[in-house]
Amino acid sequence: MPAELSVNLNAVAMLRNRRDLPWPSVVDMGRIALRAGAHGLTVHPRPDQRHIRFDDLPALRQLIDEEFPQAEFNIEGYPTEAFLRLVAASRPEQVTLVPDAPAQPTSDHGWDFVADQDMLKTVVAQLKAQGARVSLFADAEPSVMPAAAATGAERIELYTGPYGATFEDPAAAVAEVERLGQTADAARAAGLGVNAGHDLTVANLPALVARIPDLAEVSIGHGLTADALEYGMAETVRRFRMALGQQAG
Ligand SMILES: CC(=O)[C@@H](O)[C@H](O)COP(=O)(O)O
Ligand SMILES: NCC(=O)COP(=O)(O)O
Repeated sequence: MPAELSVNLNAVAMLRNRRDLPWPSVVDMGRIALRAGAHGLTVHPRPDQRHIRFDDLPALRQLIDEEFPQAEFNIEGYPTEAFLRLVAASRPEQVTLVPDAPAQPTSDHGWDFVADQDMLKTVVAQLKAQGARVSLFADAEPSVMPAAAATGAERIELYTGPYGATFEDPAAAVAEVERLGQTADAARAAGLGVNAGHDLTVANLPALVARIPDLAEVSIGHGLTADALEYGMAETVRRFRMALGQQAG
C-alpha cells in the first residue's frame, strides 16, 4: 500500500501569525488537504506557539471528528507536561515524540534511544493507554532500532532532513536514501512500523518510497506549503484582478 500523506500545518500557522488576522486558516487549509485526499493532519506545537497555537488544536480535532472521521490527527513534540496535557485534550490518533529543545528553530535530530529509554518507556505507555499510536523521531541509524522498539512505541519517524538537504547533490541523495532504507529495514526487523518526515518534496519522495516500499506515512509541511503557494498563485492573481474590475485573462 502506498505511504499515507499527513499534511503538516505549521507553515500555514506561521504565515497566519504574521498578522492579528484569522487567515490563512489552519482549519480551512486542513479541510482542503483532507478533501484532496490527504490521510491526516500533523501539527507540531512548540512551547512559544510561534507556529501552531495551542488553541488551534480543538478546532482541528473538531474538523476531523465532524467532517473526516477516517482521517488521522498526528501531534508532534517534546513530551513536557504541558505537551502531554495538550495531547490528552486533543485525542490524536498518533503522537510523534521529537527531542526538540524549546527554542530550536526546527527539528534536526532523532532521539537518543539509550539515554532516554526510561523516560520514553514511561511516556509511550501513558500515550498508548490514552489510545494513541506512538511514533518516535529517529536518525538514520540502523543499530539503535532495537532500543527504539524496547520503548514500546509502534513506529519510528525517520528524520529525513539530511536527505532533503541533498537536493543539489544526486550522489549524496543516493547515499542518504540507502542509509534511511537500512534503518527502515532494521526498524521492521525490530517490529516497528516506519514513518518519515522533514524536508520531503515532490522531487525527493519517489526515490524514498522506492527504497522503503512499506513506508507507512510521510508528514510534510514546508515543501508542500511552498508548492501550494506556487501552484495556487496564478489563480489567486486572477481572482484579485477580478476584484479590481480588470478583465480576467
Ligand atoms: C518532526 C519534524 O520534522 C517536523 O515537525 C518539523 O519539525 C516541522 O515543524 P516546523 O515546521 O515547525 O519546523
Ligand atoms: N514530521 C515532519 C513534518 O511534519 C513536516 O516537516 P517539513 O515538511 O515541514 O520539513
